[in-house]
Amino acid sequence: MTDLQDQIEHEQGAVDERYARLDRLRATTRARLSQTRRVGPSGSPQNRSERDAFATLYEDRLAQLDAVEQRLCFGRLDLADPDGAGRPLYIGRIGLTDEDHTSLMTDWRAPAARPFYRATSARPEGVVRRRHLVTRGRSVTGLEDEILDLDAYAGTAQAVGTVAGEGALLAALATARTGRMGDIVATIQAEQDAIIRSGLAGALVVQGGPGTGKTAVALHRAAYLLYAHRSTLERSGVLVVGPSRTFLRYIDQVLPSLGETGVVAATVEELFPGVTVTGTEPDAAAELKGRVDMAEVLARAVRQRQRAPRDPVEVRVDGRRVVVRPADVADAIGKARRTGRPHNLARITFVREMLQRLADQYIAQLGFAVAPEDRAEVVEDLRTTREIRIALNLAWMPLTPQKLVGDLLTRPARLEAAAPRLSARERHLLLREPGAPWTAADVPLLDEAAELLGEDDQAARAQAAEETRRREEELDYARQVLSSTGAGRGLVSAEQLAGRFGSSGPSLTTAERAAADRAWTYGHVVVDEAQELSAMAWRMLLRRCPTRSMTVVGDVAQTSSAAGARDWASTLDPVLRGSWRLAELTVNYRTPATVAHAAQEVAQRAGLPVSAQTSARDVPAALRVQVGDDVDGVDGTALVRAVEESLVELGVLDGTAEEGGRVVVVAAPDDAGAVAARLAASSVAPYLDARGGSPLDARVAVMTPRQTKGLEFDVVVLVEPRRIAKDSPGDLYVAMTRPTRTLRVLAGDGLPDGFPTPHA
Ligand SMILES: Nc1ncnc2c1ncn2[C@@H]1O[C@H](COP(=O)(O)OP(=O)(O)OP(=O)(O)O)[C@@H](O)[C@H]1O
Repeated sequence: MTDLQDQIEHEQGAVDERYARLDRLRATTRARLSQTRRVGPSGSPQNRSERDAFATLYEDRLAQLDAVEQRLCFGRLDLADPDGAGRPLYIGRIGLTDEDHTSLMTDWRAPAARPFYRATSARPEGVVRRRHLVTRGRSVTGLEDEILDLDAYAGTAQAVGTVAGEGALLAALATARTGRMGDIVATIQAEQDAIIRSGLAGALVVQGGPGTGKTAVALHRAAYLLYAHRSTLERSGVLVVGPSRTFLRYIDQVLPSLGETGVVAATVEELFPGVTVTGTEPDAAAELKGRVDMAEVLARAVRQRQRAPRDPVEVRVDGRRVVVRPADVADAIGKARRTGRPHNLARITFVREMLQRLADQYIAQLGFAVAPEDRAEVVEDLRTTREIRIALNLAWMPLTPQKLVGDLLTRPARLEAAAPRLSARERHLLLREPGAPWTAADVPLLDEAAELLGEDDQAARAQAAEETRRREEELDYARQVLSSTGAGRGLVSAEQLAGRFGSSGPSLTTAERAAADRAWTYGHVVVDEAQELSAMAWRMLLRRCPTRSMTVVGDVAQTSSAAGARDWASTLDPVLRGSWRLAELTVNYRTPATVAHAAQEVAQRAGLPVSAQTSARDVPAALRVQVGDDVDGVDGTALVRAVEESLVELGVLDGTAEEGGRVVVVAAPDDAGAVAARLAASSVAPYLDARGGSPLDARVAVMTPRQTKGLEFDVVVLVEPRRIAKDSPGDLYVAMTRPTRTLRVLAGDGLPDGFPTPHA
């Protein structure tokens, strides 16, 4: 038997032991769950609530234990140990201890695991040997050693496997894609790890070219922060913002596989509960709506809803005449504005002030003094008089965000009054038909309006105070339950249990509560593809993150939104007031070097601010370009042939491919429909996403460049790149950098500047 085989066998034993422990934990949790459920629906409401809380927690715990099955244990550190007594440290997805509390496996996020990602031979951090365990299912199939401290290592067993430490990474990069992002926990690189473990406070901006792992790093950082700052973040929640639903679906398995489930994932347009975006609009209109000046436009639109009438309004109440005088209204408006409160809340002051003035008029006519309680009755009579209500509403109408923004965008006079600095052409761009659906760029406007308008929140504030009090009680009670019964020992904390108590059945999780509440403030916000966000969208996000603890990842060369960022400083300085720190990622782990070079060249020629990067690998024949007459348009046979050949190369057509292997055909928005129709009528139709499911699940998808943002595929078939570049060079850069293996280009209309001359 070779040394390598011996070592593999040894590690198999270690890995088996960890899976056995995982299985025992699952069995214990399952047993407790069924025991809890067996208790049945009897008992006091308190007992029922307690039982339901335990049941949901056990369910959550089981889901968490199930999610870490794949590559549970992937690393081992042998530490310099002068006494020779130390045991190696096994690194895995979660921490495991055996029944007598001896550590079996260290969570990858624990400080002790840091050297697995960061130690180098120049700075070994006490590590003699770092070992990557390559596993398939529960079997160890390979090992890879790096010796970091040769002196300490001398005299002990030889290193086995590849010594460079790159095999595990390259194997991960070459794996066929499945339409879902995987985690990178076994192969996080040092520059990525530094970002992942960076402190919680402040905004960390990560700039990096396509494929440098920004999304992966942002998600692993979320998992790390949840681990390192659990008590803070579990209550306030973590929000992950992505560019599209498809993208959020693409990443939705990463955090669960890292043992974290309670994170809210949303697009910006989903962050205003109660509004669904179905409308689209020209880029120029979206760009205008995204400008920070719109905050001022909305503020003015609100002020214009606070207006004294031109003429006095006479009203008869119980036979007496009271007059709503313009001067009184103007005074009351001034007083209400000086409270500095939002419109709907300041309205309370306005109405109170007006009713007092009208009551004075009324009482003056009585000819005698009235007692305070009688005065209150007069005020109430006035308040419920229809004409007075109408007059006061006309002066200061309670408004919803939808009403304010809807009126502003459908009534030319209102828009002109609120936005005098916009040109007539710009205002025309913003106007639309009444009843038109909301667009993505409307959502930050609605959110801004909600802030300016406010809600009569007395009831909400009372409820919040009550919630806090109840939560303290629940926490106390949970502590008592845990200490007196011993239930949930080692599986459930008092915080978790309290979070699940509720007066009627299990209460909502933090994530569920946060997602339903527009005014929720998160403990940390991760923003992916952040370059797309407009100034107004930033204002909206920052409202949800008053601590400014954020991870912002993006690439200013990939911006397609007209309102998006061209450089971080000019976008972020105004909103974060300079208090952000920048980190950069420089290695492209996705795209083969040949393709990455071509994409960078084209992007640079188009004047995009391309970040310097190197590619982790190249792939033979990664770039295949067809130009000229043999490319017979978007609905020709060259297109079908390119897709067919790709499916053959991925082993899909002959059935040798396993789950992985994805092809995307990317065409300009004007061409995508024709491309999809051509493919649907061809031999590759069975592989298309025509059945209404997610495009991520199909072997072959047809997308516009913007739809591919943040995603990746084994093969990209790029149709008429010049037509894509004409709309936006950033879009072409995005499309060219999606493949992990091959970029096929069909260019009947010629190639954009900087494109390498095609190979024969
Ligand atoms: N350390 C790593 N080990 C293994 N795979 C990695 C590593 N870092 C990144 N990758 C892989 O590289 C690919 C690109 O990563 P990711 O999507 O996070 O890049 P990105 O910078 O967000 O790209 P884009 O800007 O194009 O959206 C993914 O498949 C990711 O799993």
